[in-house]
Amino acid sequence: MTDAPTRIQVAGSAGTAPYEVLVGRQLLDELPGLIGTRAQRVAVLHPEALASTGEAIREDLAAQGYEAIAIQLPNAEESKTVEVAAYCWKALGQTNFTRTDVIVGVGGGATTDLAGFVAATWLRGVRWIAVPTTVLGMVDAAVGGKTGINTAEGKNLVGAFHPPAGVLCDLAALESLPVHDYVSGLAEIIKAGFISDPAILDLIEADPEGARTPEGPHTSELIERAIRVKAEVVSSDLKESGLREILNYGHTLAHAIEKNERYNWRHGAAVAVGMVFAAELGRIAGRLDDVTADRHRAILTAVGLPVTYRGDQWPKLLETMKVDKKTRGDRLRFIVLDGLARPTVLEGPDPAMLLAAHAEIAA
Ligand SMILES: NC(=O)c1ccc[n+]([C@@H]2O[C@H](COP(=O)([O-])OP(=O)(O)OC[C@H]3O[C@@H](n4cnc5c(N)ncnc54)[C@H](O)[C@@H]3O)[C@@H](O)[C@H]2O)c1
Ligand SMILES: O=C(O)C(=O)C[C@@H](O)[C@H](O)[C@H](O)COP(=O)(O)O
Ligand SMILES: [Zn+2]
Repeated sequence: MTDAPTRIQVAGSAGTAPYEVLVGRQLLDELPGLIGTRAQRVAVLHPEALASTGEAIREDLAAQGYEAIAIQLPNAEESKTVEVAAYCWKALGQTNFTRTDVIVGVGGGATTDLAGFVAATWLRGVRWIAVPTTVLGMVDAAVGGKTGINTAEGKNLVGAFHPPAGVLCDLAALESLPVHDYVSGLAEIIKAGFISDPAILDLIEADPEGARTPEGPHTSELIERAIRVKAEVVSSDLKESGLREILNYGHTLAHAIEKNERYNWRHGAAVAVGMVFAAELGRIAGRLDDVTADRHRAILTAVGLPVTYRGDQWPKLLETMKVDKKTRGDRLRFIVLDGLARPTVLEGPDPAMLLAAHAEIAA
């Protein structure tokens, strides 16, 4: 017998409906209940790497009477393009997909970002369900309704806030995840530790090797703690008018690194470097104590995440950071820590401060 899943509530915000994030095993039985009885057609969007999973879900839904189609997407960041979105819009149009029909996104964060974006834009918004299959997708990307794609100018520059009707985190999916993708997800878990829940950091520091595998002793606790941090924040500020910005800790530099690497770096790896940069910025600004700043480099290194980046790229990174969504006019804004679990905004830091923080991560 399988244990009952953990259910984490996300409150409705900005006029949207509440929903649940389920964490456990064998959760696909929950899918028809979330799809509901009004839907006739269901589109299952999945990456190439999960072709057999996507097809199995499609077959299961077809057996339950839905007209189910599968739409295969490229793996990883290659799926977050307007061309791939247009390919999905065409498939939906050709199957007469209506406003009562439902999209299911099965995959990592790139897949759920794209699937959610297609759901947000098709007929100006249809219901969608997220089935995240990576650590990062479970603890962060699938929760909170930020959907989107990249453009030539940068990461996630086009998108919509469109929360899912439910999120199913089946821990069994993590067994096939390559280790570097598993570890990439730890960056967002560690982020949740630094901005809100330091018990996460204690658990990982006590057994960093165990944290690197789905068989580790604290896997479900780490995943659930990080989801709770995210759920609490997005429950009160879906549209990022204030508090939600704390979830962007480390991301100002991370997104610039990802673009500079033509998205060949995993998001979590870039976030790891970005958090060390943000910690140094906080320290240089006189806000963060040395112990907490140094803790960033230590814990990220212990789980095998990078903490440095090519030093010769700074002018390009600085230019890309100007289109970060937190920037207002010409003023760059960074999330920094005033102390452990005390995130705040640093507005328009002096360029010399940025350069000094950069020197600490430059390889
Ligand atoms: N919307 C949000 O709030 C939010 C939050 C955090 C991150 N993100 C986005 O999420 C993306 C990163 O997500 P990610 O780290 O999950 O990477 P990903 O979606 O690129 O997945 C990594 C790789 O693993 C494959 N894969 C997925 N599940 C698998 C499984 N169970 N077994 C084997 N292979 C599997 C994918 O096909 C891909 O090749 C970025 O685009 C990032 O910007 C969004
Ligand atoms: O949910 C949020 O808000 C976040 O900032 C979470 C981040 O981990 C995530 O990478 C998000 O996609 C970044 O959003 P963006 O608005 O900076 O593109
Ligand atoms: Zn992120």
